[in-house]
Amino acid sequence: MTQCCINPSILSADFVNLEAELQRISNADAVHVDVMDNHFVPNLTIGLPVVQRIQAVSPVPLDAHLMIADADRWAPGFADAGLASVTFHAEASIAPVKLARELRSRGSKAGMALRPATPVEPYLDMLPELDMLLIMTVEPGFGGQAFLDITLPKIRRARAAIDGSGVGVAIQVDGGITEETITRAAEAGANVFVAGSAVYGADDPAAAIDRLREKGARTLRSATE
Ligand SMILES: O=C(CO)[C@@H](O)[C@H](O)COP(=O)(O)O
Ligand SMILES: [Fe+2]
Repeated sequence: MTQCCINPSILSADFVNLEAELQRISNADAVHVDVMDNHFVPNLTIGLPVVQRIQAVSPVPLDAHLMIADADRWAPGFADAGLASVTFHAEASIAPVKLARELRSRGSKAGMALRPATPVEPYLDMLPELDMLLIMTVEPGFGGQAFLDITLPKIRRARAAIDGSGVGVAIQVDGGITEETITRAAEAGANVFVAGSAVYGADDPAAAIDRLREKGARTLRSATE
């Protein structure tokens, strides 16, 4: 059965107390780190020096989501920092195959993200170059937005292509994932779930992670029965 992973986004954490905030999610599969440059998206977060400090103190591996222009130039530096996984946006890369290969050669898993209106079909032949496909379920840039159901058919088509070709690519969804929407996303074929406000907005983030994992895993189990 496909593994169900819950990756909380620190975009909804208290940025003044990041080390303590990371300890609150030590039962997560990875921590999702949103890097925004105020060019590719209309928001600005953190850059490589802060990501490196997060990497040094995090109890779980890092899953970087780079919402930055000119990914071909900047993404390899995040892999060099020893991050477990680096995801760039297809819309921000001129040479996504070359970039995915560079990330892998530097020791990171290679992820590629698609905005809600970007079709998956032009990228199906490059799935073997990827460890993870991130299908954005909101427009990137901000936490706390509502899940876009229009992305479900794309998740289904990506899952069918991945299962049909036998490549071991994870499907991550990011944006508006809650205890309610996780079931729809998992039914469509996603197996890695990013949750910012649903985890850090809860009184007990670790318990919220357990509940999300339980719901996601149950749906993935029934999909393969
Ligand atoms: O990449 C992004 C937003 O661009 C996300 O990772 C959000 O941070 C997820 O937050 P919620 O929608 O779960 O609150
Ligand atoms: Fe993200």
